Formats: sequence, structure tokens, C-alpha cells
Amino acid sequence: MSQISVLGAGAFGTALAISLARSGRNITLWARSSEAADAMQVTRENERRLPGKAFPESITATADLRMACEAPVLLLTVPMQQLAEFCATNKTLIQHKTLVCCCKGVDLKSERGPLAVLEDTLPEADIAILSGPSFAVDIADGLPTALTLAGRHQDTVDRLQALLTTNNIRLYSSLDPLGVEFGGALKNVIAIACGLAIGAGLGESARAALMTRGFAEMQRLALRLGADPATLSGLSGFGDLVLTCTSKKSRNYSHGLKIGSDVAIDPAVTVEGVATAQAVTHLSQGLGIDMPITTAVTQILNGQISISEAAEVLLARPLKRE
Ligand SMILES: NC(=O)C1=CN([C@@H]2O[C@H](COP(=O)(O)OP(=O)(O)OC[C@H]3O[C@@H](n4cnc5c(N)ncnc54)[C@H](O)[C@@H]3O)[C@@H](O)[C@H]2O)C=CC1
Ligand SMILES: O=C(CO)COP(=O)(O)O
Repeated sequence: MSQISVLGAGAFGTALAISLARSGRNITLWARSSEAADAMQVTRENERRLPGKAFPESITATADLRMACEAPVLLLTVPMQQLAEFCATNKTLIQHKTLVCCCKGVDLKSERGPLAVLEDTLPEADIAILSGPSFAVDIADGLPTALTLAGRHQDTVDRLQALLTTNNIRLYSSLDPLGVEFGGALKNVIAIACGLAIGAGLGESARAALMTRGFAEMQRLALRLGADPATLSGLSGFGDLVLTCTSKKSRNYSHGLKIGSDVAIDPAVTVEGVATAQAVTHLSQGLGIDMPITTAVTQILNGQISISEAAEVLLARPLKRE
């Protein structure tokens, strides 16, 4: 039996599996398609989602979820908008496990993050959130990074910090899972905003302003939701914001960049910030929290305003103290 199973064989799940396996853990990597699982077992790579990154021997790829869920610790790496349904459908298999959620987003239907989704569906599970600056391809290449592992209980967090730290991933712990998950989710929306701005030729000063004021609105919402805004100054928040707002490796940033420069987008690519922008715009309006950049991203993505109109609206807002 594996120590850890990774549920969801996308780019990130595969990269985490590789890093953990290289650091001596036995890993089961679960894919929902048996063709995909069989191909990974034979070729020892995930040709579709993370090509060219060889699997260590200690990874077993399978489509047998029952077998994968024999491991005591399960990493959830399905996209955010699939998380609630995945957990509800497979409740009996995962409800008594330690679950580490690795997805970054806000559920469009409930307008809540992964913690609330998991706690509602699986009240008996031990839940943690893993987030921070980490491109799948970098992790799989063995490049170093640092992430935050957060949970409500010190003992869970301590145990997982030791178990999931690898040769190239240094884990910091936190007891503010809400702050950590919202840092990871909200930065995706700001990354789209930055991509839109750069794509439309608004310049790097505009990007820096969007990152800074975007960070302010991320903290505002997190505070209102009960998180510690200081958590967002850490790896999952500031750290991930810097990474995704400045790199073409980010799918969220690239999505904005393509729209801003009129390049066709690939609908098969996971861009978490699109649904999260919609969810957070609606959520923040209901809560009376001012999130002008997130709102502008939603309006641009919905075709309600152009990028130049959004820039005019943002510049014309009433003047205020920083
Ligand atoms: N790719 C990256 O560099 C990073 C991604 N993440 C987060 O990880 C999450 C997953 O992203 P990626 O792995 O990159 O996405 P991906 O697009 O590479 O893969 C998503 C995978 O989920 C599977 N899937 C979709 N719906 C499913 C369902 N209902 N049941 C089972 N499997 C399902 C797909 O078949 C696919 O293999 C996202 O929330 C993302 O924000 C976090 C850090 C880095
Ligand atoms: O979250 C990520 C890096 O930390 C990956 O960002 P993208 O989903 O925008 O590619």
C-alpha cells in the first residue's frame, strides 16, 4: 500500500507525485481514465499533461480509485470546479482520510473555497490545504520552491509538513487554511488582469499597479471571510502572485495575455481564475467588499466592457488613501 495517493493525474498532481517519489515515498497516482492510467504505467510519464518528465519506479498509476484510497493520505488535485462533485460522488472512499487539497480556486456554485467544500461534504475527514508558488513543470524538473501547508489542527499540520516535504519542496506550516486557500485562489484572477494589461499594451507599470492594488483587494476579502490578512503576505498570496503575474508559464496570466492581444485561446487548458473571478465578483458584491480589479476582470471576460474601458473605470475611481 502507498503512503500517499494523488487523486487527479493532471500536470500538478503528476508533478507532486514525481517529487514525492523522488524523495523516497511510495505514491499511487490516480487518473479517472483507465486508458490514461495504463499509458502512464507503461510509458512511465504523463504524456498528455506533463510530457517528458520520467516517473520514478515508486509511482504506481491506476484508475482504480478504491485501491488508491487505501492510502492514509490523499492529495486532491482535480480542478476546483470538479472538487465538490468529486468528493460527493466518492464520499464513502475518502471520508475518513487525511485530505490535502491542492487546487486553487473558488467554487462557482457555492462561492466557497476548498476548505468549506470539503468540510461540508466530508465532516469526518482531516483536512489540509497546500498552496504557494509552484509551476508543475518546475516541480517535476526538481527545481526548488517553498509552499505553505495549512490546516486547523497543529498535529495534522506537523505530521503533513514532515510527510510532504521533499528534496525540492520546502514546506512552511500555517494554522490559517482559509487565508492560504484564498491567497492561492485570488491570485489567479489578478494574474489574468495582468495578462490582459500586458497583452493590450498597457505596460509594466500598469502590471505593478494591478499586482499591488490586486493584493489589497485580496487581503480585504480574506479579512472579511475570517482569514488573517497577514497570511496573504506569505507564499500563498504574495509569493504566488509574483510568480503567476509575471510568467508566461502561468495559464492564468497567459489566458489574459492572449485575450489582451487577440490570440485564440485553447478551451482545454485549466484556467482556474475564470470561474473564480465570476464567483468572487458575486461574493464580494453580496458582502459589500470593494474588489474593482476582480470585477473588471469578470466584466472583460463576459464581454461587458473592453480592456481600455476597464482601465478608464479603474483610473476614474474616487481618489483615496493607500
Ligand atoms: N499546473 C500547475 O502548475 C499548478 C496547478 N495547481 C492547481 O492544481 C489544480 C489542478 O491543476 P492541473 O493539474 O494543472 O490541471 P490539468 O488541467 O493539468 O489537469 C486536471 C486533471 O484533472 C482531471 N479531472 C478533471 N475533472 C475530474 C474529475 N471530475 N475527476 C477526476 N479527475 C478529473 C483531468 O482529467 C486532468 O487530468 C488546479 O486547481 C490548479 O490551480 C496548483 C499549483 C500549480
Ligand atoms: O498556481 C500556479 C503556480 O503556483 C499555476 O498557475 P497557473 O494555473 O496560472 O498556471
